[in-house]
Amino acid sequence: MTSKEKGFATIAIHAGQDPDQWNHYSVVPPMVMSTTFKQDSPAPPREYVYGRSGNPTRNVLETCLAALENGKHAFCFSSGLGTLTAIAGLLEAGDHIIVGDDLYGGTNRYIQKCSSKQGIKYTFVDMTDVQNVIDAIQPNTKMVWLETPTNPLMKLIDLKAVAESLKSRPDIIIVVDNTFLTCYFQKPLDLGADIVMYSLTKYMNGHSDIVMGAAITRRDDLGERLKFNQNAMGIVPSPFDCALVNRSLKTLELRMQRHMKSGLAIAMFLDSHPNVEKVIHPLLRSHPQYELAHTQQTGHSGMVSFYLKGDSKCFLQALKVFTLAESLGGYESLAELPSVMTHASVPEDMRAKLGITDQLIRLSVGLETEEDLIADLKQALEACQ
Ligand SMILES: C=C(NCc1c(COP(=O)(O)O)cnc(C)c1O)C(=O)O
Repeated sequence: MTSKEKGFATIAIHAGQDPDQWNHYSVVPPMVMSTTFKQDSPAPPREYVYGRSGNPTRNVLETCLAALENGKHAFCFSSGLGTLTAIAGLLEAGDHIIVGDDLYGGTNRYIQKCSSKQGIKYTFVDMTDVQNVIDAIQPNTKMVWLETPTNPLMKLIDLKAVAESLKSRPDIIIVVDNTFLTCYFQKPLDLGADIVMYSLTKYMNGHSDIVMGAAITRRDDLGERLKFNQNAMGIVPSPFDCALVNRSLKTLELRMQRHMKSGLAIAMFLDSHPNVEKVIHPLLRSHPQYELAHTQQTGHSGMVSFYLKGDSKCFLQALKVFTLAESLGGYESLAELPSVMTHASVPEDMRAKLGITDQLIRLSVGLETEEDLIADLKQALEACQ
């Protein structure tokens, strides 16, 4: 069953869930907590041997994720950054990676403070101009890593153009972090990516009650190496968390539709408010890549960023329905100040060059009643002129 054969919601509900897989035929996949599995002889091993190497509940989730992505192989890890660690483990000392200049602060920190210590060289570039990617290619370049839309500035990267620009270098692995949109609004593998990765912590789980990540690919060679890293590095999630994410995928379509509706309504409200300098949302005509948003994506999530004219600390502390907190993609609406919260680890000169200032607010618009969310923003804007 792939998304070419069935609708998105049907795949999310049925792919990997076949009750015939187990002899008790439970319709809801069982949560297998066992860390070890009985063998009928010392060798060869049965399908499952040890929890880190494979788990039936994790396999159900990985099968569902691969189907939703039009992928072939999916691997779950203990967090989004754990997924980054496993993917970076495909590189060797002396390799070079081209990285989008605007991305999650923790990803920036890993590239600058962790993988660099293992001899991985890096170049940050503004990938909204694909020529910058081409100009950054070196003989030892082995990976391109990007988000689109980017966190928190919502820059869009033309994935087909990036893939086309790298056609002459099939040795370069293109990795797309699709956390902000999920496979419901964007399918990077269909657009030329070799690996799509997620912080499942966010929209894919959508309930702010697990930390997890995933990588999905169509390539057997990368699949084999990612599976090896998943086991050898030991960065695996618990069966309990896998069961929670598998449950959440069943409502992903409904949740993303609601996040988009409320997020766009809030972006339009903010766009008309006198205390707001500028709103960044890919579906607003003012977005510099508005056209690309309508060809590369089939919608946008609840992520909205904007520059406030007034006191940002006052505004954030005046909110009553939005919660001042890091993370995104849950049913609860969150608001944060990237400059000192999620992107505090981005070097100050990079933040300044990107425009991640103390006036930039990032919202994750949740599933609350839209009118309540707009009223909350309105009262906070007026309380902090
Ligand atoms: C916690 C936040 N981001 C985590 C994140 C990560 C890291 O995922 P973790 O599950 O938090 O390890 C990767 N990619 C993107 C685009 C992300 O936004 C945040 O932006 O509030």
